[in-house]
Amino acid sequence: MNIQTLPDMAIQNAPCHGALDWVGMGDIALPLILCGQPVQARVDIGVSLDDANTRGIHMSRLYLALGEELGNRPATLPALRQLLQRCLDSHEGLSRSASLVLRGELLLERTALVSALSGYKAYPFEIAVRLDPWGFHVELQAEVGYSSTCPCSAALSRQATQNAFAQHFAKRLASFEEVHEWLGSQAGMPATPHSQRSQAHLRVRLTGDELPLVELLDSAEAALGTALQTAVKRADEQAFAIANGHNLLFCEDAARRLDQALKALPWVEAHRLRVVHAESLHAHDAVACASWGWALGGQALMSGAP
Ligand SMILES: Nc1nc2c(ncn2[C@@H]2O[C@H](COP(=O)(O)OP(=O)(O)OP(=O)(O)O)[C@@H](O)[C@H]2O)c(=O)[nH]1
Repeated sequence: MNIQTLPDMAIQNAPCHGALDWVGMGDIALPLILCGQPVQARVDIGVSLDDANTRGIHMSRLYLALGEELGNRPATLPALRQLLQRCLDSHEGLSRSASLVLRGELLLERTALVSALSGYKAYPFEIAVRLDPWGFHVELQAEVGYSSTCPCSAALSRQATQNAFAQHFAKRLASFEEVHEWLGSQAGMPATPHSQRSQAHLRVRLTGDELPLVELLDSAEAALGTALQTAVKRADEQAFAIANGHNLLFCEDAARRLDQALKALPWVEAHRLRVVHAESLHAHDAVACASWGWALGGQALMSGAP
């Protein structure tokens, strides 16, 4: 059997008619370059099937275009747009919109707070793009890990220290040396506030031709103040403890800070965010969400195959 005699089910009349929002492939493995580094990405790519009578799209055309346009190449916005245009061109008369979601992890080198050490942190990200009759739409999603120390727990711990101090010194006049020594003992810190490893999930709708993922991550970490560390010596750990002591955070505080930080970025058209504090006090999480301009910009881009 040669290519001429192979049956092509895709071009047949559909046994059951109707337009479809999205048809494509999910979770395609693809090596590519992002922000100058190699990334092992997973990609969902598809088109709308607006011709209600045609049975199927041509998946191989999308798959091959993806590999040819992005495989081991820089995933820039012009490259993503060109790929989606190619998907539409290869489905002329069938599809009016094409979209792609690209997921991976970006590794960034982060230096220690005090020592000259550094290490790598993995930042999960997602890039979602869509080309339709209304234009080219881009959303960028990223996750940032940080430490949050409970303000309530800190206040209660301070009160516990006061009570222990009052009990130990029982209203007598103690010398500086005596108090200094007591503060350095375990009795001088009878309670410790609870801290938690926390996550910020950021989704921004972009304007412009750039994919400023590193800038987004840096802005979020700067706003949060106590980003997770990589290489740590004792001097770094003490600096981190002090930074946490000066950066007490309810989940509401973290969400508000990020909301302000994202609004200040000139290339962010809209955002929505969710912070999750994995409480060590509770077996459940403390969660806060914020958004800005999101509803006005229409539907969120499709996050993966429906
Ligand atoms: N449309 C569609 N194709 C599917 C599906 N599952 C698997 N495929 C396969 O995807 C393969 C590639 O499809 P096409 O792009 O139409 O392949 P082709 O007809 O050789 O390529 P063209 O000549 O460019 O149309 C086919 O062998 C289909 O069977 C599905 O659910 N829908």
